[in-house]
Amino acid sequence: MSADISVDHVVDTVHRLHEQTPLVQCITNYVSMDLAANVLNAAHASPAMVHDEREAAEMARLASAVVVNIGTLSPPWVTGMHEAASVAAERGIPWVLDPVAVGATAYRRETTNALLTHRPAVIRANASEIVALATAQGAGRGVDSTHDSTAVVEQAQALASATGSVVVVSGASDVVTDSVTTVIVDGGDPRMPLISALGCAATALVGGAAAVAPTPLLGAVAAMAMLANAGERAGRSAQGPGTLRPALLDALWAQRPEDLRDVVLR
Ligand SMILES: Nc1ncnc2c1ncn2[C@@H]1O[C@H](COP(=O)(O)OP(=O)(O)O)[C@@H](O)[C@H]1O
Ligand SMILES: Cc1ncsc1CCOP(=O)(O)O
Ligand SMILES: [Mg+2]
Repeated sequence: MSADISVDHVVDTVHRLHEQTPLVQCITNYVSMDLAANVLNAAHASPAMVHDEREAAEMARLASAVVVNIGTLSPPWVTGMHEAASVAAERGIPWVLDPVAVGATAYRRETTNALLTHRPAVIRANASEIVALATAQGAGRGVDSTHDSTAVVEQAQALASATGSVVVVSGASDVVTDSVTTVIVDGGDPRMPLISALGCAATALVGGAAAVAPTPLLGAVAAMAMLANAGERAGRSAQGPGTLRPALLDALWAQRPEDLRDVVLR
């Protein structure tokens, strides 16, 4: 475990999340809106799925964190993304980028590069998306990863160094790095990647935890630890991804800050 981030810090961050119930503005894709909102609610945060260019900036002035996800993007949405990210950067609140399937199309690559100019506090992606960002080449199978998170640690660190963002690579083990400190969060359930949009929901939860944590690095570790712990608990009763999904929401809602002491950080 990194000396900079301990389980005590994670427990404290979950306490803060429960106490502060931060308002998290999510500009996220059609697939993920429901699950991301419910994951935030279960984790005691307050979601608002507000993306239109006529109101995205105004909402970002009220929010404690902004989440931008390019999963089902189109030009009017991209305008709203820029407006919200720019207000977040101006106000000094964390904003989190999820570059869904960034290796798949030129439009996704161009949009992601343009959004990166607003300097996200955190980039949360799967391993193939990190490879695509680090190498500027296509990688992955659409929205799904074909790489292991622990095989791309150096690329994640290089991306964190180049962007100034904390980088989270999700997978069987989640890698969280600011390029100087790297923390690996183990746990979860192997059926979690079969729940569509759980990665997007993880990104939303990173936004919620980053809103209350002293640093984006700690917020990102805490969010991934919450999901790993809840996923593992939910997996004990689930019969497949269908029953894992509601069980995961229930486990997140029932999660006490002290439960995070079970999570393995290295
Ligand atoms: N093999 C696995 N075992 C346990 N947890 C996993 C596994 N793969 C992914 N997860 C968890 O599932 C969630 C979604 O991650 P992932 O599937 O990598 O994102 P995405 O949907 O963006 O590809 C994260 O909380 C991650 O830790
Ligand atoms: C299937 C799909 N297609 C466009 S966005 C999306 C959801 C992807 O969600 P996740 O990356 O969390 O699996
Ligand atoms: Mg994803």
